[in-house]
Amino acid sequence: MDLKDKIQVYEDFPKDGISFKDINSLILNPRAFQYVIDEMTKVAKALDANLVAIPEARGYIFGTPLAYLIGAGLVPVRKPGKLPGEVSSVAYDLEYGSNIVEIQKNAIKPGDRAIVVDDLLATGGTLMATTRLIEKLGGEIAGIITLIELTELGGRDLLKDYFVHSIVTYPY
Ligand SMILES: O=P(O)(O)OC[C@H]1O[C@H](OP(=O)(O)OP(=O)(O)O)[C@H](O)[C@@H]1O
Ligand SMILES: Nc1ncnc2[nH]cnc12
Repeated sequence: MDLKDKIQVYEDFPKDGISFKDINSLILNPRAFQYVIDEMTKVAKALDANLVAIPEARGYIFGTPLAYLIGAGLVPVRKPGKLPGEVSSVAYDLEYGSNIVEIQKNAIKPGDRAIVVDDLLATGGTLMATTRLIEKLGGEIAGIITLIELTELGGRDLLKDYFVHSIVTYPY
């Protein structure tokens, strides 16, 4: 299936110079959405994970059906101030800004194996911050799965210690 055909690209959004890959046009198409989840599931099944970690907000879209299909628990990774109880936080930079991600401390136990699922790997800042949160709490990273990878932005190099699988690539 030609997925690029389904991903609408907006130039100069949300800032000048950013070529924004919009997954909303893809998930509107039921066959394309099913195809992506099926492809992610094939890869995820080999990773022997008991958890799927999902960065807010677009990671939720792909990580939730994937967790259901492989029989894993879900760990939301949220923007600051959204999670109750004790949380662990990491600040990070992403392609068009900077942010903080948080995870509930009781979400991860030593020995847990998590797959991190997101829509897009650009600089890798978001995914790296997520892996740090999980590892800080004693979890292991089973792998990282994204729909889109922007290959010239260096995310794969930053995440070189991990298995990283993406389905569609663009240079930037
Ligand atoms: O590899 P990076 O440079 O870190 O960029 C990738 C991240 O940027 C986007 O999230 P964003 O923070 O815009 O949040 P959203 O999902 O809430 O739109 C995207 O969904 C990835 O999580
Ligand atoms: N170029 C891009 N398109 C869509 N989401 C992004 N997140 C970070 N960079 C992005």
